[in-house]
Amino acid sequence: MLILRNICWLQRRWKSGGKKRWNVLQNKKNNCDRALESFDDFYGSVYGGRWKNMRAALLTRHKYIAMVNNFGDTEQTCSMLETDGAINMKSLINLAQERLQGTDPALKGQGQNRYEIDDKLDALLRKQQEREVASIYPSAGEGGAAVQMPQQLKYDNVEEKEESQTESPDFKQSLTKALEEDVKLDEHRLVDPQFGTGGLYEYMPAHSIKGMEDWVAESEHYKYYQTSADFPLRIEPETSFHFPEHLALYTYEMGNCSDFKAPKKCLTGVSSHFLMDGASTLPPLFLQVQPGEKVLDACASPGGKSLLLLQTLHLDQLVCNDIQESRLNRLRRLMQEFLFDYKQRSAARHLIFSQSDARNLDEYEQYDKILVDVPCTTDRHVVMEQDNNIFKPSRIKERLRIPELQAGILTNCLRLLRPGGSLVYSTCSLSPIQNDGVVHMALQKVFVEHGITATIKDLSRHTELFSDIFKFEHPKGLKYGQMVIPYLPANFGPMYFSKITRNV
Ligand SMILES: C[S@@+](CC[C@H](N)C(=O)[O-])C[C@H]1O[C@@H](n2cnc3c(N)ncnc32)[C@H](O)[C@@H]1O
Repeated sequence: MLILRNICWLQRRWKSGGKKRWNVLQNKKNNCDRALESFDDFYGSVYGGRWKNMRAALLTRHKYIAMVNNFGDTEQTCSMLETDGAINMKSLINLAQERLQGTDPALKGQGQNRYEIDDKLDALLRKQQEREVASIYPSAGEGGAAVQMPQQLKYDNVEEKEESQTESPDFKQSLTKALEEDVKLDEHRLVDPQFGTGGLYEYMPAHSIKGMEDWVAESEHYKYYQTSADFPLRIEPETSFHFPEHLALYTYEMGNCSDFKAPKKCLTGVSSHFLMDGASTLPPLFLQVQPGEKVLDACASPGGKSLLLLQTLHLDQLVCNDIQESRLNRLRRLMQEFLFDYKQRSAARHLIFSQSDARNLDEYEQYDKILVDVPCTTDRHVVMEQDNNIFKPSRIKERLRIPELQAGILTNCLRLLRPGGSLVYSTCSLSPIQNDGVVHMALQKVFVEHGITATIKDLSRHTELFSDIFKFEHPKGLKYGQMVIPYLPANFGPMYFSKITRNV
C-alpha cells in the first residue's frame, strides 16, 4: 500500500511540476486532488478492495495500441511494428479463439490447451525478433544466434522482458503486486449486491437535486437518482463477432509496457499509424460495421474511433458529429493527416462533418449503426491533468448533470437508428451511473416517450477473445455492458461499452 501511495505521489508530482509542489506545501486541493477524493469515496464503495489497484493504474501512464493506416505504406508499417516486437491483435484473437474452442464444452477436444497456445505466442514473438535481427544483421541469417542482439531484442519470453523494463523498481514491484492481488481478489470476489443486481440502475433526473449539489457528497448524490423502472427489456447474446479483415491493430503483450515509434510520413503524404488507448478500439470494433452501411459517430471528436471505422474500409457513409466547432476542426485535421483521398471522400459525401447537439439531431430511423461515445468524467484525464478538468469547483453542476446529458444523447440516438440497426454506447468512466445507469435511463425514456423497444446484446463471449490483451470487469458486476478496467500490466481504459439493437 505504501509503495502504491508513493508511486501515485511521485507520478502526480512529476506531472504537475512546480505549481503542484507549491499547492502541496500550502496544503491546497487542486482539481486532480478533488477528482481522486471523489473517486476514493464513490469507486471505493463500488469496487471495494479492487479500487486501489485501479487507482494505481489510473495514476500511471496508460498503454497505447498502434492502428496501421491503410491509406499509407501499410506493409512497411506492419513490418516496422512487428520488428519492434508488437503483435497484431488479430493473431492474439485467433489464438484466443483456438483456446476457447478447447475449453468450450460444446467444442471440447477440438481445440488446444493453454500451454500449446502460450508456446505459439512465444514462437510468434521469437519469429518477429529473428526477423529484426535478420534485417539489422543480414549476414546472421534466420535465427541470427551468433550475433550480439541489441538490448531491445534480447527477450525470449514475457517474464524476462518485464524484468528488463526501464520503469523504476517501484513500478515493477507494484505491477507484480497488482497481479498477485488481482488473482486473490478474483478468487474471493464479492459482487456488491447493490451494484450486482439492480439497486443503482434506477434513477431520476438531476433537476430534482437542484440546489443541493454543493453539500451532497459524491456517493450520496447518486442516491437521489433512484426511481422505479418499467419497460420491456430483452438481453440476448450477440451471435457473432468478426475482426475486420483489413484492420491492423498492434499491441504489446500483457506486462510489456514498451513504447511505439512515432508515426512516419508515408509516400502518399499521410501518417503511417495512429496511437490510441487500446480500449478505445473496442466500441467501434463491436459496432461490426458492414459494407455499404450508413454510420453516425454522434460525439466524434477528436476522432480516433471514427478513424478506426474508416480503416475497416467498410463504410458507405460516415457522419462525424460533435457539438463544438473547435473540436470538429481538430477532427478534420486528423482526417486530413490520415486519409490521402480526404477531399474526394468529403466531396462525394462519403465523409460528412456535422456540428450539432446530438440530442437535437433529427434524421430519425436513418442510420444502420451509431457510435455514441458520450462526454463523461474522463476518469484518467481528471486525476492527471489540471486543465479542462470537470472537477474544477466552478463546474460542479455541469459534472452532476453528466448522466442526464448522456441519457439525452443516447435516447435520441436510439431514435436515429433504423429498426433493426445497432448502436454502441461508451464512456471512459468507471461510474456505474454513467454506464449501466444511463443505458437503463435511456431505454426507459425512449420506451415511455416514443414507444421504442430495444435489445441489449451481451458481448461477454466475444470480449473473452480479447482477454489476453485487456483486463475486463467481471460481467457479474455489470448488467448491460462490458468494461475494460485500468490494470497496471495492461494499463488501458477505463472503457465501458454497451451494444443495443433497436427492435423491428
Ligand atoms: C469522449 S469525447 C468523444 C471522443 C471520440 N469519440 C474519439 O474517439 O475521439 C466526447 C465528445 O462529445 C462532444 N459533445 C459533448 N456534448 C455533446 C452533445 N450534446 N452532442 C454532441 N457532441 C457532444 C464533446 O465536444 C467531445 O468531443
